[in-house]
Amino acid sequence: MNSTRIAFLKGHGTENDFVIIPDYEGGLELSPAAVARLCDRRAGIGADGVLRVVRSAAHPEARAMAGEAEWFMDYRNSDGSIAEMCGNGVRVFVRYLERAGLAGAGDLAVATRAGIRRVHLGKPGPDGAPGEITVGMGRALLPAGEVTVSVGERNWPARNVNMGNPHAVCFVDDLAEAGKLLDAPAVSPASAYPEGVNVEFVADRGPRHVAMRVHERGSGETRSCGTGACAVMVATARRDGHDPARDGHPVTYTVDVPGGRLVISENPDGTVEMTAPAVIVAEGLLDASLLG
Ligand SMILES: N[C@@H](CCC[C@H](N)C(=O)O)C(=O)O
Repeated sequence: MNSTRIAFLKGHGTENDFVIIPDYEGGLELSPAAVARLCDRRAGIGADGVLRVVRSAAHPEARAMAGEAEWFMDYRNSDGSIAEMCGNGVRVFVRYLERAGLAGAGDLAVATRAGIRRVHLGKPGPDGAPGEITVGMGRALLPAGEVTVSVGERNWPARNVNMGNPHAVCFVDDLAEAGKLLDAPAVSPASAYPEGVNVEFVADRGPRHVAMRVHERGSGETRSCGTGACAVMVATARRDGHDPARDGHPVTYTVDVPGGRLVISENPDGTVEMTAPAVIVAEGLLDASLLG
């Protein structure tokens, strides 16, 4: 039996929670089964996903970005699957870098499978409150074509939005309409999402203010999704007649999730920026046998 201990931390962004594994030189074997064990809320540590912290230069998928971004966010969903991007994850990742003394207040770049994400890390407040983190989430792509989301007998038209990862955004009168969301909603045509999809349900709360629930690909219903909130912001802005590229000025929405609140803007150049909390809540050692 392997009794080696491996350092980990636990953190969350608006209650989208992650196990963080510092593995700077990329030496750790992190199989899909090991990720699923780590994320198991009864037999493991429990999380919606894993953030492995690896030097870009040490990871084959990130090496080409190493000149611009020292650190690669190797994100995995709780079922062990790989995703291109995780918006809440980027903020928690940067909070980890700050805590580890690897980043300070100011601008930095993080390598992800969806490319480089530029982040602004605010200074801590005078009371020691953590500084705000704003992430440049890149541009939303809005593939053409009708998409339908179904749960049981209910169907909703949805907007296809890609934030580096795939989303189907549908508008509802009441967030409870989607039911318990124990299973992934059906999305058709399946050809719109060959790699699977994250599904968001959105209800209006006021002018430029919405609330959402999300069923995440590879993780089930979670209490927040940063890329999902950005997809929701852009889909809602278009529904409301806002298009910063055409209007020449940015538009900002507040997006409430079960785990908190995100503030998201779209700029005239099409880039999307997300600001929301990120905290580290625990640090410890795990038994390497959990990784198999
Ligand atoms: N929770 C994340 C998204 C994580 C990836 C997603 N489940 C996928 O498979 O695309 C976020 O905050 O963006």
